[in-house]
Amino acid sequence: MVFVLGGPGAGKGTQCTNIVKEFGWCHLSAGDLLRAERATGSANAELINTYIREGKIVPVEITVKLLLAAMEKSETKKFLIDGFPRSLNNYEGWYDVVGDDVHVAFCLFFECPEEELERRLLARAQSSGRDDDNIESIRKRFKIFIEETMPVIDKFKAKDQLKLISSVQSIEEVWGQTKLLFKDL
Ligand SMILES: Nc1ncnc2c1ncn2[C@@H]1O[C@H](COP(=O)(O)OP(=O)(O)OP(=O)(O)O)[C@@H](O)[C@H]1O
Ligand SMILES: O=c1ccn([C@@H]2O[C@H](COP(=O)(O)O)[C@@H](O)[C@H]2O)c(=O)[nH]1
Ligand SMILES: [Mg+2]
Repeated sequence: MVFVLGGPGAGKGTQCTNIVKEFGWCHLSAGDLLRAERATGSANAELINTYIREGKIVPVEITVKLLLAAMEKSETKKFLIDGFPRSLNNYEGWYDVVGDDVHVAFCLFFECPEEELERRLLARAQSSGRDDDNIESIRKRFKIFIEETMPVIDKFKAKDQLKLISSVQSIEEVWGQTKLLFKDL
């Protein structure tokens, strides 16, 4: 399994789609799973809705449950977990439940400056239909990324499990570097 992290709009979903096409991995975006759960109108739907709009991190029990359910349904066990763990609390919540049962090859971090992320998200807003692709939510998401997610990236780095790719380059250039990490996995 590979965790895929990066600021909002860094290109996680875009590159995961390429990895699925070329290498047949199973792409699980925690954000997509939460949006799908919200759409079911389940008991957690309203809570998820509020957290996403505010750019806040949904309680880890909910996210881990959704991830594990999606993993069980997959035929391949090569998982790309996109947008998770988003905080040290998420990280601990994952290891409390999953432990070392699932091998983590590395955490892939797409690094990109905030001005470029903001440009991409505002452009994506025209077509994404995402209610957090607006300038107020985007700024909140950036803040949470710096405060909560960067410490997770630092943790993977300290464990020598971090692969960093600059995603300020074109999609093709980022893909050129990304695919090198997967060809022998
Ligand atoms: N390297 C790139 N250069 C320019 N635009 C890009 C690049 N990578 C992705 N994009 C565009 O930026 C937008 C955000 O990309 P994507 O949805 O893959 O990001 P993400 O990291 O999954 O974002 P989020 O965290 O909000 O889910 C999309 O419109 C995508 O087409
Ligand atoms: O592990 C997670 C992943 C996502 N969220 C919430 O969803 C939105 C959107 O996530 P994307 O990765 O941009 O699709 C995020 O801002 C969080 O509110 C989460 O809580 N936990
Ligand atoms: Mg995404």
